[in-house]
Amino acid sequence: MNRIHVAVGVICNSEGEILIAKRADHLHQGGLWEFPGGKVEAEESVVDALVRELEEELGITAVREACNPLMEITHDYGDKQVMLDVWWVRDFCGEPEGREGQPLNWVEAAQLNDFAFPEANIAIIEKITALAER
Ligand SMILES: Nc1nc2c([nH]c(=O)n2[C@H]2C[C@H](O)[C@@H](COP(=O)(O)OP(=O)(O)OP(=O)(O)O)O2)c(=O)[nH]1
Ligand SMILES: [Mg+2]
Repeated sequence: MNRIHVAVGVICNSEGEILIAKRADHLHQGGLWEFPGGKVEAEESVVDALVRELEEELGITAVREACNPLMEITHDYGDKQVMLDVWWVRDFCGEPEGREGQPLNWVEAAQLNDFAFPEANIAIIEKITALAER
């Protein structure tokens, strides 16, 4: 099976809010909100991919020491199989901007349920919400 390995960042700011971005309509799972990230390239580590994607998509530099694994999710969309390698990003340099024209939004953990995400994200949001409630 051809499964796509994706590095995904749950980026938190000093207020404890989380950054979400809207996927362009023409993309796979388009029109839905996501945590920024993208495909891990051959010969690339997940953290390298995470740092590169956040630079490309948002113009920020994630602090590597502040990146920690949260969870891995495999999901079959039928047309595409993905493995989301989800990381906390608790510190970064720069101010995020939608470099690919994508709308951005800082939201509290409890607000995540108000946004439409791809199906694979349900487990991520459950986990973030549970951790935030403790
Ligand atoms: N980045 C991201 N991708 C997600 C999430 N949830 C989810 O199912 N996906 C899926 C959608 C896509 O099939 C795949 C990630 O692809 P992507 O479009 O971000 O990849 P990329 O940035 O490398 O884009 P490209 O250069 O190939 O256009 O993972 C999520 O929260 N964030
Ligand atoms: Mg992407």
